[in-house]
Amino acid sequence: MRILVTGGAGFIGSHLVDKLMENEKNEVIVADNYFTGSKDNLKKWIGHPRFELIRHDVTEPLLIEVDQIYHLACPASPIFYKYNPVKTIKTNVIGTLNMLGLAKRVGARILLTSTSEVYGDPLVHPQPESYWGNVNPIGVRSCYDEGKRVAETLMFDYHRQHGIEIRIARIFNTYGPRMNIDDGRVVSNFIAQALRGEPLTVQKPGTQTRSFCYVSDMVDGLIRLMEGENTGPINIGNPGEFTMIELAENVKELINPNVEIKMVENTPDDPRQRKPDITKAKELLGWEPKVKLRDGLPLMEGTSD
Ligand SMILES: NC(=O)c1ccc[n+]([C@@H]2O[C@H](COP(=O)([O-])OP(=O)(O)OC[C@H]3O[C@@H](n4cnc5c(N)ncnc54)[C@H](O)[C@@H]3O)[C@@H](O)[C@H]2O)c1
Ligand SMILES: O=c1ccn([C@@H]2O[C@H](COP(=O)(O)OP(=O)(O)O[C@H]3OC[C@@H](O)[C@H](O)[C@H]3O)[C@@H](O)[C@H]2O)c(=O)[nH]1
Repeated sequence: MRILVTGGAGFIGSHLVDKLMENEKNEVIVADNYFTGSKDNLKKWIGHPRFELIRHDVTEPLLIEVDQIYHLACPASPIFYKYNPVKTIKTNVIGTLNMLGLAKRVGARILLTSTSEVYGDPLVHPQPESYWGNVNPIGVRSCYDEGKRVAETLMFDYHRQHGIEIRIARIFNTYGPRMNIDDGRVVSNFIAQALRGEPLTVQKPGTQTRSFCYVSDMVDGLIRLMEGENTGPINIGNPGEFTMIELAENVKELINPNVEIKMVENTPDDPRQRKPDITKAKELLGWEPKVKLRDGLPLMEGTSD
């Protein structure tokens, strides 16, 4: 099996590559432009006969022969996806179009890593896949959440019109080693702050919730989805729900009991609640997360592997 992983030099992508490389029948090709990813995340595979790394931007077409495509390429941290919003939406729309074109040409199965952000600031809680979402089409997050919504549309149009085999994962907040320490996402921020002895910056009001999935559980879910028979979209995430104040208190207790918790200003359109309904993942993929937040957080500390 020859497998392309776009965005494979990033956080989730590099853990996915590690898992795929464990199977000696797999050849893995990573295409990444290193915007938020790094070769360092893949250093143990560079030079391996079943592994190839290509510097490539998915907004340009890619002509290679593969059997499966895991399409992850896209900045995921709000700081990075808002940095160049036009590029983010091009990556989501033109990038997905290019990867679907590749899938069509070579007859490959393609999996898109969509996001819980397609539900916007959800009015239904927890979120089942049947919920259409509450999304601002003109806000500062739209390049990402509307971009992913168009990417999902493209996936289904190629499926219906050209018979492409598609899989869509709606990923909820994921954390683990190799998150870029300056990535800006809440778990890596709090861990970095706790290790440096700086105050943990809880953005107001602090009662907003998220559900955090450890990366090994995520990778397991993505592979099950790719190998199974269902197109999705399927939510993959950990239903344990925490307010940002609770998350800060957990990090404080587990990593550095001496740090302060400080309330700071928030950014526009921050979703107020988020928790996956994972009934479909359980029934259709036989998947559910194994790692609890309090067990996963200490695994982040000071590690790069
Ligand atoms: N981590 C999460 O909590 C989360 C949640 C929902 C969805 N996702 C999705 O999962 C995927 C991976 O997220 P991550 O957390 O590993 O993020 P990440 O930023 O660590 O990884 C993204 C990778 O894509 C690469 N990339 C970005 N733009 C590209 C382009 N135009 N061409 C080629 N490569 C490009 C980056 O260099 C990086 O290696 C993304 O599609 C993201 O939207 C992640
Ligand atoms: O230092 C911080 C950073 C963030 N936060 C809060 O923590 C919550 C989570 O923020 P993050 O930036 O980690 O991530 P978000 O949940 O907003 O977006 C994420 O959603 C799922 C994926 O698609 C992406 O990885 C990302 O867009 C927000 O409510 C934010 O206000 C803090 O309280 N302090």
